[in-house]
Amino acid sequence: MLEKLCDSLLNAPIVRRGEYYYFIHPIADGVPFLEPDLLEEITDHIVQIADMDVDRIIAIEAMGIPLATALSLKTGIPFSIIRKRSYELDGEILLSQQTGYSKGELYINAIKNGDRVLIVDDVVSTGGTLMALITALKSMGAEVCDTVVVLERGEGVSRMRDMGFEVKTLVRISVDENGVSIED
Ligand SMILES: O=P(O)(O)OC[C@H]1O[C@H](OP(=O)(O)OP(=O)(O)O)[C@H](O)[C@@H]1O
Ligand SMILES: Nc1nc2[nH]cnc2c(=O)[nH]1
Repeated sequence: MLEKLCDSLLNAPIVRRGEYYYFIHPIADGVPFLEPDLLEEITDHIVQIADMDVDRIIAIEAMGIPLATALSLKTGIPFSIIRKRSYELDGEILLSQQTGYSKGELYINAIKNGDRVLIVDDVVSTGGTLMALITALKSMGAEVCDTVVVLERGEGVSRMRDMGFEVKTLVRISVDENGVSIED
């Protein structure tokens, strides 16, 4: 199961971002290139495990976008992108994003009270991005039916679960200067 994804992880290059060992992988960076077979394997799996009875798929810029696009084509469910820049539309919600290596701002548009949403993203590490997003969506009245992330590294997901946030992940990895390892 998820053979293409697991195989592809073993060759992922590592670069330092400050103290953080950042892996580079097609699904998390679009670099060097994303094979359709790999995207298909991953999104077929997401359709199997996620609650797809939703009004909207929510993707975080940038690398939630290919996942949401493929899921949308498979299911006919529209998607919204949480953008890293403002559109200054009425009702736009700003949230702060903090990862293990960066800080920034995210902007939510066009989610209304009662919308049933599925969040998809490529990687969860500290969980900072997802916790901020889920909290903001709930405060806007959205029902976060499910959250699915392809790759889990670090302690973020267990921290999230301790704090009452639910998240499904496809593969758990660890990363050091030598590369990516797949956890059981
Ligand atoms: O669990 P966290 O520590 O919050 O990290 C996870 C976030 O980091 C990456 O986003 P990044 O801002 O690097 O965006 P990208 O998709 O543009 O690479 C990833 O896509 C997640 O959104
Ligand atoms: N590509 C990539 N995205 C990330 N998002 C959070 N951590 C990482 C990482 O190590 N690599």
